Amino acid sequence: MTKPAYQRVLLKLSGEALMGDDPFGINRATIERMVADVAEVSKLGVELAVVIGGGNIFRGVAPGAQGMDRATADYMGMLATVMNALALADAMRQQGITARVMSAIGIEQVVEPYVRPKALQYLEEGKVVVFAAGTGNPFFTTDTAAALRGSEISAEIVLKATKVDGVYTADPKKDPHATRYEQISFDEAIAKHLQVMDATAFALCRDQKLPIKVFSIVKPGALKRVIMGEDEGTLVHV
Ligand SMILES: Nc1ncnc2c1ncn2[C@@H]1O[C@H](COP(=O)(O)OP(=O)(O)OP(=O)(O)O)[C@@H](O)[C@H]1O
Ligand SMILES: O=c1ccn([C@@H]2O[C@H](COP(=O)(O)O)[C@@H](O)[C@H]2O)c(=O)[nH]1
Repeated sequence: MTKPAYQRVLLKLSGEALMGDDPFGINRATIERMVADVAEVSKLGVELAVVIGGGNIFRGVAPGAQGMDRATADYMGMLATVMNALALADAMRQQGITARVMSAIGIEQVVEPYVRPKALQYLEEGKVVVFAAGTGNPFFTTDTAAALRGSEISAEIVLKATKVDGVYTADPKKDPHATRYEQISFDEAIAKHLQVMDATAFALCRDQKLPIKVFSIVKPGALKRVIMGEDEGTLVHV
């Protein structure tokens, strides 16, 4: 049988994708399907760490946060990712995967704090680690948290699982003429201000020589194809 292309990966799961077709929140069928995809690759023996977004519940830069102190709104956004992480870990438990949630902000009665050696131990034990609360700092995003945690755990790649199937010349949801890159360098993605990930995340991955694969979590089987090194999504490289 063909072996997975990676031994350890950081999977950034879109918070927004958790909504499915609902206007906000967590759609049950959607989270179960996403977790089934995660379970499939976890069972291949790939060490999986997950950073979950929060856009389905709250964004510090959203209209709902208008007029609020930005740092306060961002802490609300981080707490939203904790809720998603809890839901995700519970859905994993229901599908037979052992997961551990680790939070970047102190909330010990709910989840354990992020401690790097402990996270590495869990990964080596074959547990899925779900990193909650982003970087723990306002003015950042969970994409940057994915770049940060991916670097800390020596992941071979950051897999950005989102609602579009790669990096486009422009936002494909707004520009019907946008075309998809098969691969693109970090420098080009930053220079062209491609908004699929924020520039801080791109820059950190570039400096750490940590490639990113952007692909659709909505497309059935896409995560497994990425893990097996098949042609899927867009590779962002040094
Ligand atoms: N050049 C581009 N190529 C691809 N997608 C783009 C581009 N520019 C903007 N986008 C948009 O970026 C979105 C993905 O990034 P975003 O951070 O908004 O969502 P996410 O990471 O999926 O969700 P969350 O932040 O809730 O985890 C895509 O759904 C797409 O509409
Ligand atoms: O390190 C971080 C990560 C996130 N936030 C806030 O949370 C929301 C939701 O995260 P998304 O990456 O947009 O899904 C984000 O808009 C920020 O408000 C943060 O402050 N720091």
